[in-house]
Amino acid sequence: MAFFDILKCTALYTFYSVTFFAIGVFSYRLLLHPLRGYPGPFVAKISDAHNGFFAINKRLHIVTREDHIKYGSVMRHGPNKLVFNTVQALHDIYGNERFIKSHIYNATTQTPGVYNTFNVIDKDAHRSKLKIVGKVVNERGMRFFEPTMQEQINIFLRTLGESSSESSASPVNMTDNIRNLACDIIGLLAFGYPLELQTTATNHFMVKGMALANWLVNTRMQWFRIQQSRINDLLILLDTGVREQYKRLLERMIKGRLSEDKHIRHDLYSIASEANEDLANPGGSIRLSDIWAEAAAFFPAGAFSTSGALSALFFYLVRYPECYDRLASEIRSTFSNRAEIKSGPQLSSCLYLRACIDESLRISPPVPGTLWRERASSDNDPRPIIVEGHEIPKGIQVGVNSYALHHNDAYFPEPFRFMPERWLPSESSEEQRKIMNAAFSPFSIGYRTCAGKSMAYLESSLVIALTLWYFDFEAAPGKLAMVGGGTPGSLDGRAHTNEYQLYDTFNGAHDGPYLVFRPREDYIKDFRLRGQGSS
Ligand code: HEM
Repeated sequence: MAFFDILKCTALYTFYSVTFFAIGVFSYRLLLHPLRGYPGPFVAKISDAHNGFFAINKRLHIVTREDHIKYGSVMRHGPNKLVFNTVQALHDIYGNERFIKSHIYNATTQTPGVYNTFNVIDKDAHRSKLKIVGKVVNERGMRFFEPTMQEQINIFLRTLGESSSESSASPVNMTDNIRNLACDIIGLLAFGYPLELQTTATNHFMVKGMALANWLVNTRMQWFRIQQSRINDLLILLDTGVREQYKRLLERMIKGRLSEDKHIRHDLYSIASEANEDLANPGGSIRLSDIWAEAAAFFPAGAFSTSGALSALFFYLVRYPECYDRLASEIRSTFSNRAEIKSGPQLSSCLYLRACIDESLRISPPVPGTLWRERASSDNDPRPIIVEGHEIPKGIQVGVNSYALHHNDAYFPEPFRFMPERWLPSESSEEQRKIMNAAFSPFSIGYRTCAGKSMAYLESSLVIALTLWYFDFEAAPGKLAMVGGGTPGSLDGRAHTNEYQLYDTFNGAHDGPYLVFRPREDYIKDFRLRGQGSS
């Protein structure tokens, strides 16, 4: 037999084998699988390629909502995945400790076997990690860290001041400025390291690199087969350059921190070291690699989410001038000078500010996707696990999509309208607020809820209150004013012009809004422009 005949024969044999195998698998998934009776998109029933494809084009949150409208509040969104769109399911899933994070979170580890609080699956390991991280970012931790956060916000305000001049103001892309601020804050919280993204361009590559990494990681999570295949090696090539640069930067941060006294400042390293020294602490053998894995995870978890929340809120404030006016008036009448704008009873009394933050987190949740959970393979409890009346067998992943739930009009009437007043006791009935509070889940709920929630609220409140204290602002003129919103007539689910658009990469990516700033009198008094000395 000639060489080419053998080759042809092998190719045909492989083709038929693969085709028969695929037909076998797809038929099983359609006809015999335990989830065969559930409605859902045809491709999703036979392959994770459905979610993988929409993760690649960053629209999975929108498609999930649209699919719920077509298929109902429980649907099959992958061969082994059920996604729900009700409050009952939210609490049945995330409130039940027998559900653990799905194995797909393994796609987010940088080094095999080294986990952080976000991606660790084992419950005991999670508990000991959370003990440490919790101390860094909880309310008490924030009392130590707030002065550092305030210093960084001052730099942010100065940058806004420099963008404005009496005659003409240059438009500021809030996504860039806020992301730089949020990363600078996290660099100091995690490593005590001044990244100085707000003032110099040297480390800007890390923001781009992390955005790319978020997208790749989310694609691997949603289409886990990629993670297990050779395609993954090709994907890794895409971000190798930036990854190397980022690794070197992390090494610099770590070396710098190790050369200092452990307790020189309140950051992750000092708190983890303290826990290590505490012999009574059962988690007292924390490896250095664990601490740095934790610190590195703070950037996507802490900086990218907070930047999404704040960029969205600036967008809604200029799109809804009546809300802007009401919030500006609340801030300017609550405080009598800049020094009063800090955590405490005065800031907490700004109910409209909190309502604006929550309403923005509702319409544009910074983590807009489905947070997959499953039964642990070691769960031998004979009692069934029920989600809204559906028994969930082992091997099935379940979840609720926060974007879809936050736009479910059974819980939030007029879901695409920014209406902070819906959260105010004086303007919305107790019954309606009870319904909304049960469905509101931008930080998720239950034992794996966001560890940095207090920090997120503090940072968001300070940034918005201080910006309104020092500036008036509005949308940039011309076409720039459109950046961030939907496009009328768009057929890809992005037609809502007044909705801040998120691009689902686990932490939603985003752009804009472009704003112009006019300093108020206090700005001129409190800040001297750089070059004339700092305030
Ligand atoms: C508006 C801002 C934020 C939002 C919307 C947000 C949202 C979330 C969500 C939805 C989760 C659950 C993820 C999952 O189940 O896979 C989470 C977890 C987490 N977040 Fe945040 N987050 C924000 C800010 C922060 C900040 C500032 C930090 C502090 C560094 C932080 C640290 C964490 C950590 C460590 C976890 C893992 C917690 C665990 O599994 O026990 N987050 N966050």
